[in-house]
Amino acid sequence: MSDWITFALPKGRIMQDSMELFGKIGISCPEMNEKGTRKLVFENKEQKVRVMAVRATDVPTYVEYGCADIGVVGKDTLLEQGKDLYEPLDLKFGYCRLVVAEPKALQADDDPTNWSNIRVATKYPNVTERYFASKGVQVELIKLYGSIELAPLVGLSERIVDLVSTGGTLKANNMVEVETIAEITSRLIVNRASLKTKHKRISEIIDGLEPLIGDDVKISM
Ligand SMILES: Nc1ncnc2c1ncn2[C@@H]1O[C@H](COP(=O)(O)OP(=O)(O)OP(=O)(O)O)[C@@H](O)[C@H]1O
Ligand SMILES: O=P(O)(O)OC[C@H]1O[C@H](OP(=O)(O)OP(=O)(O)O)[C@H](O)[C@@H]1O
Repeated sequence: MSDWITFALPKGRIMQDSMELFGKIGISCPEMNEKGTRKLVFENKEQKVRVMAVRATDVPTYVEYGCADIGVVGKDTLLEQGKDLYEPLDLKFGYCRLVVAEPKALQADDDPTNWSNIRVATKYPNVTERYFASKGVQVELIKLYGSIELAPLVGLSERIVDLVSTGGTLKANNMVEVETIAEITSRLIVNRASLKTKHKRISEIIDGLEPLIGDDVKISM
């Protein structure tokens, strides 16, 4: 049985915060600092640590199948995918909110309590469907993969469900938030089998990280 620990980390905004946090418990991977590298797997042989750089939405899949023992991923992705993963820690970085938003022009005459049938564009169809079902609102979902704020501008949907951090993207596209669905932060996730087979190393990592996680939510820009 391998005594290496493999991490799946998202290539985007969460990567740096994750490596900074792991660095505080002595886990590092200097190979990752090579400028312009196109490598996807990095190793620190002395520490028996491997880091895979993957798409944020693919992190739970690599961890679920055991290709990675540990992952870091936004709660938005976990809510959307609903995979069977152990989620021991809220890492408190990567803060943003999952919201319902609409054009400012629509808001003036709109009352969300009167919605009965609406069309929504989103990267998060499962979360969106559950949210509106719980409110008794019928929703026609349009799945998009990015630039969600474009949808109302071109008449694809009246409303969107998307992440908001600074609010800059909504503002630049003349949109406003109307409801908050969830507050989002990054989470540590662990493969359930690894938790048993590599129990000592994984619990050392979890126990080491836990006291280092600040109460202050870090806003990502
Ligand atoms: N302003 C923000 N916009 C999007 N995600 C944010 C924001 N702030 C924090 N996050 C968190 O960062 C995570 C990853 O975002 P990132 O931009 O790296 O990936 P992505 O490009 O959205 O995903 P993918 O590469 O799978 O399409 C999100 O799932 C969310 O939890
Ligand atoms: O409130 P803000 O700070 O402006 O951030 C919110 C924006 O950031 C994310 O998009 P991302 O940059 O991931 O690009 P995407 O639209 O291609 O998903 C999100 O989907 C919003 O569009």
